[in-house]
Amino acid sequence: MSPVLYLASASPRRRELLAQLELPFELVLPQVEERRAPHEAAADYVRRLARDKALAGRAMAPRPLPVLAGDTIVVVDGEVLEKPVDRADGLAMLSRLSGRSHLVMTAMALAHRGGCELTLVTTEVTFRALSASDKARYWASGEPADKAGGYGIQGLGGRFVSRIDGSYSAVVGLPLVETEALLQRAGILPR
Ligand SMILES: Cc1cn([C@H]2C[C@H](O)[C@@H](COP(=O)(O)OP(=O)(O)OP(=O)(O)O)O2)c(=O)[nH]c1=O
Repeated sequence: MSPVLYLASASPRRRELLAQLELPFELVLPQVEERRAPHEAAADYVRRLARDKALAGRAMAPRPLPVLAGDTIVVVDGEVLEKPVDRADGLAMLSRLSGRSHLVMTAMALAHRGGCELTLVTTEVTFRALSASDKARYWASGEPADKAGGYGIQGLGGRFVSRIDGSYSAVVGLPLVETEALLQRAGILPR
């Protein structure tokens, strides 16, 4: 089937989630710098990155189709935790998350018809207390390295999650209900 949409993402998780919406899509892989501006609020930052990815994707898309992109960040005490840069950073992130709640923000942007529509989904995730060996073994698994906040709820990190209040698919990287609604509003999916 010919594609109706591009997904501007290198994330296999976003690809798998979008496939659950059952529409034919292809990938574009724009390079967007992810750096928070001083004093930029977390919600503004995640929205800006999603928009930058969608617009950069549209600029390189081979056909004039809508382009969907997303970004996920973890926020604790107003501080943004992105992907850990090394082991020490990864362990420090897990310590920050241990025994308490944090927010996961995922923004999705759809560039189409000369504009860009955005949706932001915030989910509260609670971790049980983590021991030093929980953290060391989890880092050694390799799973945290490419994930915002240094964990994956869909993988080994799921064992740390005692509670989730909001959208599970948003925490993984693409909120299914809100993305479907975005695509419906744009006339890309039937209502
Ligand atoms: C909190 C959490 C994050 N993540 C992932 C989702 C995202 O892929 C990643 C956050 O990084 P992002 O910068 O949002 O995305 P990405 O660089 O992986 O992919 P792209 O920009 O090409 O679309 O962390 C999980 O997989 N599980 C989780 O529980």
